[in-house]
Amino acid sequence: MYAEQQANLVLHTDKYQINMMYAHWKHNTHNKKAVFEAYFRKLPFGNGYAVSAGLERVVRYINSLRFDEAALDYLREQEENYDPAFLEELKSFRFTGDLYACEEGTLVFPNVPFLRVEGRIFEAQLIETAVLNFFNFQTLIATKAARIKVVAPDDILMEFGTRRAQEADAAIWGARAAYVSGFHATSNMRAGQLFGIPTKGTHAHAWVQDFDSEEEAFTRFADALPGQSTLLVDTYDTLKSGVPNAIKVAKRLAAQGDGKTVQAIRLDSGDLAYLSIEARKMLDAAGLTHVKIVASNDLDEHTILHLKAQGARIDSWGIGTQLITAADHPALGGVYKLVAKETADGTLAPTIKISGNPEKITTPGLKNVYRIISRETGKAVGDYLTLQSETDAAKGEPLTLFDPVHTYLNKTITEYDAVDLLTPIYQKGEQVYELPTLDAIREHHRQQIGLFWPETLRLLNPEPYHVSLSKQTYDMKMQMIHGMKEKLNRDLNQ
Ligand SMILES: Nc1ncnc2c1ncn2[C@@H]1O[C@H](COP(=O)(O)OP(=O)(O)OP(=O)(O)O)[C@@H](O)[C@H]1O
Ligand SMILES: O=P(O)(O)OC[C@H]1O[C@H](OP(=O)(O)OP(=O)(O)O)[C@H](O)[C@@H]1O
Ligand SMILES: O=C(O)c1cccnc1
Repeated sequence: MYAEQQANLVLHTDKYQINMMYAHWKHNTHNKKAVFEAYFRKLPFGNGYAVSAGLERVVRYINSLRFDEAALDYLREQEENYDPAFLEELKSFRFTGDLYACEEGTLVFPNVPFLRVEGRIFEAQLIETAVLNFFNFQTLIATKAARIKVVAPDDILMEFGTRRAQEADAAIWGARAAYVSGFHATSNMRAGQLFGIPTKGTHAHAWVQDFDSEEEAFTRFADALPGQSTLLVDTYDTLKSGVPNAIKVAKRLAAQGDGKTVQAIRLDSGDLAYLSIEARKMLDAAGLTHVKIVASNDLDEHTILHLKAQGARIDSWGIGTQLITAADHPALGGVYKLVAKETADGTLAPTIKISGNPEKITTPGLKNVYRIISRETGKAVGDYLTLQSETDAAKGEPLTLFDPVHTYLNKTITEYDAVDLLTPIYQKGEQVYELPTLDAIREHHRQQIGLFWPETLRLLNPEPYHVSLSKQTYDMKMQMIHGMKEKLNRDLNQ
């Protein structure tokens, strides 16, 4: 369903990628092999984890990568330096590399690669921008949604953000990301159609304003959608008019005895704790214990937590702006870094990027990423990055996990399972991964949450999760940093 509707995204990249592809082609280095890793350095919202999302879109994007005539015409027109033979080369462009990624819904942590690309530099370079665009946004929204789920684990969560979203793509992929993290429905019908997310909807104030009386508005709406109506009760006066009118209509329908009564009322302004408590009392006193209360109005995890602390009687939450725009942390800073490159003898050599900011120094080498699960507790102990030449984790040998900054903080673990976090998605350009259903992804996410201690999952000041480098990886990184510094000094003194 989605594939037919997708535009050609081959030019959804930064010009510098095409420039680098061109310069590689010009110097005949475009077939050199390169390894890139994608990861982020800082968690959003002060959260203790992020929820990986974006892989499905990456797969659809990679499968559709073709430089069609329109794209080639545009490149020809845009840059006079591009040789016609380069554009000719682009005609047969396909992704022919290997790609590994965390499955959607997996909990991911700073400095742990969530994706690795091994392939021709020509291809690996092109996809950087789109891959980061998809992962950064969807992971951000999935993480925000997960925070909301923490404060309302047993309530119905509805994503209402489309009208406030950063345009149409953000609305639908954001709705999908929220569903991955345990939301139950979206108001966006296209997201429902494309991804199979359940859809839900109430009505707007305009519906009520359109009638001479609120009661008539409620009656007409409830008649039109028997058993499915949620009545918005705050257009005039919530407790004096809206709730009493909703009660009249709901009682009338309930008396018909066919079970098709009013489903809920919605509160969209005022003190949501007070109003929900009072509305609940009124509904219960009228024998309408089955009529639920929905709330909306610029909600986020903080407001919901406070409302719950005040004893709010809200069963279902409609959440728009704060979720879909990730208002308090509007971007995830995922990066895509070269970690190994092909040398003259055809082998892969690690490469490093040094920075004045130690956090920005990359970790070189072709690596495996393991999640270490204690057999005793069934919980994740930490993530462990090893060079691919190392086999200790895969063989279950004793592992020493140490903090790469404070190396004296370490522990050795013996009884564990090492789960390889990066699943093969493409091998030599062939998709080898079958995209799971959205419900399977949601279930995978639910299981992932179960692997972590409450200290990691809590909203406020979570305990940092341990991410370790193997000793060999750490030693190689340090050697390369020192080697690079010595070389710089030598060059400066020449
Ligand atoms: N009891 C409460 N405790 C904490 N926050 C609340 C409570 N009730 C409502 N809120 C939140 O406070 C904010 C109120 O914003 P605002 O003043 O715009 O709402 P309003 O009174 O409904 O006005 P409007 O009619 O313009 O929406 C919203 O984010 C709402 O979710
Ligand atoms: O507050 P958010 O979390 O962003 O949720 C979406 C909001 O969008 C609607 O308001 P809007 O004023 O646009 O339309 P309405 O006339 O239906 O209230 C709805 O009533 C929510 O308040
Ligand atoms: O169904 C609703 O109540 C709804 C949907 C989108 C935005 N605001 C409200």
